[in-house]
Amino acid sequence: MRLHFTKMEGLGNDYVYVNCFKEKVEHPSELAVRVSDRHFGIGSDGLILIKPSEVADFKMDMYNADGTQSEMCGNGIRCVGKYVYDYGLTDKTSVSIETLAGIKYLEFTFGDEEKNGRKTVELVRVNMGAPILAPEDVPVDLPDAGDIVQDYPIMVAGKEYRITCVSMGNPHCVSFVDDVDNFPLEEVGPLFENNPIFPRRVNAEFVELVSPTYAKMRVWERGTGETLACGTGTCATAVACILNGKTEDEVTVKLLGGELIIRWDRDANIIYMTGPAKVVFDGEIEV
Ligand SMILES: N[C@@H](CCC[C@H](N)C(=O)O)C(=O)O
Repeated sequence: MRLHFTKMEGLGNDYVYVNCFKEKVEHPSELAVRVSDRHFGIGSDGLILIKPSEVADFKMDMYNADGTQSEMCGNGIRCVGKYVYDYGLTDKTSVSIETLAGIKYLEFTFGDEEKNGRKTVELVRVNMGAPILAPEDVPVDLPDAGDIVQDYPIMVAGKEYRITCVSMGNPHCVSFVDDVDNFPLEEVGPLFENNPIFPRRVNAEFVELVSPTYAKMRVWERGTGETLACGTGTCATAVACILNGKTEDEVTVKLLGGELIIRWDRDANIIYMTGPAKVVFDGEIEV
């Protein structure tokens, strides 16, 4: 049986997207492992299924490259927004998408490119909801940390890191470092991801502050490894920067794959993420 897919990327964080209004995927975890392989598969950071929803306009199911399911994907949800508009699943210029981390709300900005006689989506702003800080909800197991794990010292591979833990529906651990470009992420990332203080493992972000409105970040993603960008991780980074008094409430974060703008509306307690979404190519594989 042939399965149609679209490979898309948000700042180089690339996933294989399947339109489940037309296609049937029976074993998504196995398919995620297969398509993600960069030598024997399509090559991606994971698999995202676009589905009908009973409570929102659309539903997104997300799987990492190792086949594990995540609650949420920030770069992925922008691509889902672009897909549902550009491929004609909706005429709406703002949509709601159900995820395992709740319903998210997207607004589209259009570029100059056209598909089927109308402009295509270039940028997507996502209302990501409120950051979750209670340690038991991140989850992070540090009984003496208090109400929030903020600037908390832990030892990893003989070095002290001061961590701030935030869930954006999925778990993140943010540490500030002096030189992110030369940070040994391949070595340290897995030690954070699998640290026993994180009962559901963790996505680990390492952040170098540049100014009160600008930071650089590299990420080690749970279930995938280093990626060129992580949307939820960038939101968590902004929250950690703001909570620790390092930046203003709107911050631009430079990732390996490009920049995202994150704003924390403190009055409404809502995080807004704005960034691009792109199609790489359409294809089909035998399943
Ligand atoms: N790249 C994503 C996050 C994907 C899921 C993550 N690896 C997890 O397991 O939580 C993003 O853009 O947010």
